Amino acid sequence: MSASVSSRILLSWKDLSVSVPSTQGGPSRSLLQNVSGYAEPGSLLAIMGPSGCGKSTLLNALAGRLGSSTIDSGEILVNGRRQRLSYGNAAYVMQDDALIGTLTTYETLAYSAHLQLPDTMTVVEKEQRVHDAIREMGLQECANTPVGSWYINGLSGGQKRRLTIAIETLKKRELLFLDEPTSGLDSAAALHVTNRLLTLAESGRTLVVSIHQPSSEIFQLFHYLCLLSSGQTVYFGERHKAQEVSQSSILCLSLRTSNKLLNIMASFL
Ligand SMILES: Nc1ncnc2c1ncn2[C@@H]1O[C@H](COP(=O)(O)OP(=O)(O)OP(=O)(O)O)[C@@H](O)[C@H]1O
Repeated sequence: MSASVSSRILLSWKDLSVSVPSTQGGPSRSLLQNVSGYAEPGSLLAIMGPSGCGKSTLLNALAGRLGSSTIDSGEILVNGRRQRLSYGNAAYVMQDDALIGTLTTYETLAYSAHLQLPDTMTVVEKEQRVHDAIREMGLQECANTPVGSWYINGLSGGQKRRLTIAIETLKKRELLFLDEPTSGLDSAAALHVTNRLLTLAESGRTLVVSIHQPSSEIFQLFHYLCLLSSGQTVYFGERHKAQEVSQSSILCLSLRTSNKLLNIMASFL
């Protein structure tokens, strides 16, 4: 593994619960219940489960991005210390690509580097970050292609998604959260994006992604899985060990998991 990332991050969380208070005096609504887990440096953790199970809520809770309308409890530890993350000390990649159609890949990154990186960095150092981001996300071939819009031919959906992720790597954050990084992409583009995420993880970063229904090829790339159902953890651990979950365990889990989740599990195990 390369040592390009300075201080590696072990993120752990214990008994994390999130709820929304009732607006009419009734009981509060629970979104996450006593969820625990960890994300190691050099690894790619996928938060999976059916729609509405709490994937984005968990991702946002870990990233310190929960809205003020929610109440949360539990511990989040960064390298063993209790700490709340907020935008600034971790990178967060949203589902939507907010790019300027007339700028090329290179110009987009150079412009972002100029805006994001501190004035204490030299132009040469900033330029190096842009080249690192292009290389890490495999964007060399489209470095001079415009992003594109309805009237300009430009990047493919997968290239746009990799560019969006590349922008968030410019600051070389050790911890990256990605909300549904493959949504809206065809299977080849989704696999390409996930392979690049694996490369980022293997450089020493800690990556946490929420993902709805990955293909089995993408599933095989995850190091760790956090499977949620109705706001509860039904599996947390190494991906390859999920394959050791016995049929009887699956039957036990079925008491509290939706059929949809079981179907998802069954398609990978
Ligand atoms: N601030 C909030 N107030 C009220 N309900 C919320 C809030 N945030 C999330 N929810 C509800 O909590 C549940 C879990 O939402 P969440 O977005 O975490 O699910 P998800 O697994 O990411 O779903 P999807 O795959 O469809 O994006 C949903 O029923 C959602 O409507």
